[in-house]
Amino acid sequence: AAANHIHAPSVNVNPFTPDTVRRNSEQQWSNSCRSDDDDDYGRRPSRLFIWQRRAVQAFMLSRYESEFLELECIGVGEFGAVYKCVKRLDGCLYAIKRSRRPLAGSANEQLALKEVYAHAVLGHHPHVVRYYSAWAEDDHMIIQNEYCDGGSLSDAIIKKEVQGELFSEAELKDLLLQVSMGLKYIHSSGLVHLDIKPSNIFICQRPSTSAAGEGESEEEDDGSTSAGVIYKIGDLGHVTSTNSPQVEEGDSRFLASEVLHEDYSNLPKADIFALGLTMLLAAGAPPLPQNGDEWHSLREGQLPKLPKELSSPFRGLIQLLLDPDLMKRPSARELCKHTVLREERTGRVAAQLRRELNVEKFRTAMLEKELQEARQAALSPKQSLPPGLKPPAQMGSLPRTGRRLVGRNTARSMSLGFPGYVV
Ligand SMILES: Nc1ncnc2c1ncn2[C@@H]1O[C@H](COP(=O)(O)OP(=O)(O)OP(=O)(O)O)[C@@H](O)[C@H]1O
Ligand SMILES: [Mg+2]
Repeated sequence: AAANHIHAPSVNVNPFTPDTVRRNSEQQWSNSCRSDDDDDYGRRPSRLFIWQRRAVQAFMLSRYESEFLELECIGVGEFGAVYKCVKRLDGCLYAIKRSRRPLAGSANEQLALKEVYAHAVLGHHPHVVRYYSAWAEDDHMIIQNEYCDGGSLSDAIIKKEVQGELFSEAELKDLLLQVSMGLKYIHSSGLVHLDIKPSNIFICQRPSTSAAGEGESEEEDDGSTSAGVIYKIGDLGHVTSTNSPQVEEGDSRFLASEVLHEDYSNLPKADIFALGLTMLLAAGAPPLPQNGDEWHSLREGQLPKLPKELSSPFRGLIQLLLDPDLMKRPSARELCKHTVLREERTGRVAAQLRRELNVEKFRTAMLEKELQEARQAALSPKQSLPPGLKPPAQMGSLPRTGRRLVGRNTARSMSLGFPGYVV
């Protein structure tokens, strides 16, 4: 309503966002929130400042209301509610988390601050939900994070279940590798997450427009976008430092036994344990127990039955993540290099090299044949050439030597030069 009085756009349109995103987003807010000054929509962003300043003055709007347009509530949790919002100034989507209860003096204040401290220290990583800003308002903590358009892993698991489908083993390995990369980053910053579980792992279906500049830049950590989705660790409300931990136990279903017994000597391995249980759920295991005999047997290394058996190396790896002896659980760093998780990639590279090798062998055989024929012709110059055999100089059908044969060019030269040659 405010926008109508002031005759200025209430949201800018970011010209750098991909068209599809812009169109989708525009549709979502166009009905309810577009100003009546449509001609000027997005063309004169400076007017937004006027709108914002006047709105704040005239209507006592909060920073949240004046800077963001709330589109929908996307989640409710222990901490509070999460809203999908457009930032009026940049036109991009964000997930904004607002604490449920007033904070001052409460234990929740510390929890809310933990999340902000952790985000601020962590900086950017492709497998950690990105943080933009935080502030307090009416005694509530508000945190502005990257919006993940694929929801949480928990949502994805439920969706698969409803559709009667399962993640393939390759997808599960990709998930484990990506989350391990995020954990490796958190752990190498001297922090532990302590609340790893499917509802705290978020999915981006495509590169997020509100996360420009982000990329799979670390050479060791590349290739994770090949499967199409990017997994990111979020909800840093339980993060603490490895060396002087202040442990606020996370979800008991994912709690490692040593943490229950207040052994905080190797907390990164508690994250690994929770990741192991997360993997079981993603592989279709039944819901995890909160306590009782079943809870204990999981911590004694007894895995539940899965709807579809995993290959034995992969199952072995998950078993290792859940090992009662935390020293036997691999670190996040080790997981990132693990052959079971890297084999998909290694396999692709090997197949490519095999193809290149076969092309080279074929080429060598052709040249040897050519050479032999040329020798024969030289030894008996009077003998006429057999029909169909052209003199060597005209053998234009041979592939050019010295042509680059690596990567994508191989496939091209093969399909041009030797159709049907089996590699
Ligand atoms: N960045 C985001 N992008 C998309 N959805 C999000 C994002 N952050 C949170 N959500 C949604 O909000 C829900 C709760 O968010 P979050 O885990 O951060 O809060 P919480 O209050 O600690 O929740 P819980 O107690 O379930 O852990 C998530 O499960 C997810 O559905
Ligand atoms: Mg959560």
